[in-house]
Amino acid sequence: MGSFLVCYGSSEGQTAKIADRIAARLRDRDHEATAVDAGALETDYPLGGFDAVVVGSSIHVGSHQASVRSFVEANAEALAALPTAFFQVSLSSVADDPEWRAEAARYVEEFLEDTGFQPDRIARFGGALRYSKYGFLKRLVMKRSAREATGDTDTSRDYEYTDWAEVEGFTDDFAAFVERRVATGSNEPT
Ligand SMILES: Cc1cc2nc3c(=O)[nH]c(=O)nc-3n(C[C@H](O)[C@H](O)[C@H](O)COP(=O)(O)O)c2cc1C
Repeated sequence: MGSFLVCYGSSEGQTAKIADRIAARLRDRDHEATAVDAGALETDYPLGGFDAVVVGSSIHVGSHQASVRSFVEANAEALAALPTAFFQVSLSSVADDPEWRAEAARYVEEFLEDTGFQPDRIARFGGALRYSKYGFLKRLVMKRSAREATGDTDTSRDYEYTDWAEVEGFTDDFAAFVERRVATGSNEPT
């Protein structure tokens, strides 16, 4: 079956956890899949051996992970020639408020516009609040954001909002897309 690279950037580990789940789900479908931290990759990491690439990044202070941006920009040509998927992880995707949700959509749009990356599949996942991992100031800032976004302000515990069924659905959809392309030898998006 196919060989997938799942390349991610993560500060407190939620995007890494999602990337691991995606890679495991792909392996369940008999593909080869490895989740790799974009920050640990050489910029000229060869993508030639892969049949497809999944790129994932969390949002911090309105920006995607710099390592993911560098990876996408440095490998623009190779990524354009392969089936690709992109997932974003943020708090803005969790909130009920349509304005927060619109912000999550805008982060994706701006990233794709800035980098020229044109993934075949896109997902916006809810992230986590890891109060236990934040220092004093970050905890204060995130408590304030959380008050507006989710109302989860109890800093004595962590909150995870990722919908794992959604992550698996996204993975299955992209895997099926790649499998169809490999089967038909087609380069056309469907
Ligand atoms: C310092 C900080 C800033 C954040 N800024 C934003 C933001 O601007 N917009 C947003 O939607 N989520 C924001 N978040 C929420 C993160 O995207 C969320 O916690 C996510 O799960 C982090 O994923 P990671 O652990 O893979 O880095 C922020 C989180 C932290 C800790």
